[in-house]
Amino acid sequence: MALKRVLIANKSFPEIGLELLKKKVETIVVPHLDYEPESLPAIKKAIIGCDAAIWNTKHQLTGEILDLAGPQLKAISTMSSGTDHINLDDVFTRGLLLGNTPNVLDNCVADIAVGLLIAAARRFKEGVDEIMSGEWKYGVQWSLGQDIAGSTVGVIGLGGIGQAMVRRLKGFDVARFLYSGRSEKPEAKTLGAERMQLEQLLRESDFVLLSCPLSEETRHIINADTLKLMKRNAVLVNIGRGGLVDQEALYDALKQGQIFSAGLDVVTPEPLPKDHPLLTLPNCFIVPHLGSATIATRNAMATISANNVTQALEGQPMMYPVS
Ligand SMILES: O=CC(=O)O
Repeated sequence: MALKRVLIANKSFPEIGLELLKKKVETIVVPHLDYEPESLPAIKKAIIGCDAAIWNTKHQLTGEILDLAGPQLKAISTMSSGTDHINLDDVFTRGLLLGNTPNVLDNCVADIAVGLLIAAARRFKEGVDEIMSGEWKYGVQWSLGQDIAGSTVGVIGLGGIGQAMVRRLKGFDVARFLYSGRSEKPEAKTLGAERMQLEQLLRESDFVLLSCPLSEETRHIINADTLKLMKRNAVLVNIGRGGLVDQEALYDALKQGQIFSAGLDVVTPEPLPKDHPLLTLPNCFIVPHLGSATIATRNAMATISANNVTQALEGQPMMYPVS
């Protein structure tokens, strides 16, 4: 019987995942990176006739692309925890199986969150800019930041990443952890995190950490109105998705000192154009979506996405199904 055929939608797929796949299926690797203009047309061509696809790309997976594949298409796995780049309705109405790669990235994304929190609270961006421009002026009132010890930290979305952030920040002597989200989290008790409505969390938090998925419900959860609720000393950290924040409103709030600073791993669009207004702000520290970018984590994500699709093609439940 002919081998099943699996598309890998971006050439930067870790070898460990490719080797796993090659033991069981025929692999078709799209020979492009997302930002190359040939990338999307090449994906659309290569998916024709495939039985499964690893969607390790930021291109939106649409019904049109799924239909190009043909009726034999059975399964998709993202190589990400987030699924906002997948038209979920289009996948499920076609009866396709979908998997993702959660959990394995919780620790390394939480590390980045702590890094951003410190960088934004302690004015790293401004400091580096001052060194580079030869304006390093020491004084006891110069470049003062915000303390983490004794603070209140509010986590919007206490999933795996949110919990890993709280575990890390416990070592910084935070006074209170708050969280908001759709459901009560059983883990919150052990972590000592108190659930409350978003508005109340924003009023009380010195640090607001965004770690929820992007959906129609959470798009622009941080906007002009919710920013007004935040404290003037508040630091906003976003490791979720750029779309959680109304960036124009954030720009205004940071410019006017309505909140203290922001640390962002995710923005809209990605890559952010180098003349974007947020990049002009001394109190906005941005890194280029580095959350899950460690060798071990990306290898684990590749392994899981490969297992997701091979298991689905063998009629087994996926390792991490999305429903
Ligand atoms: O942003 C990264 C992910 O969703 O895995």
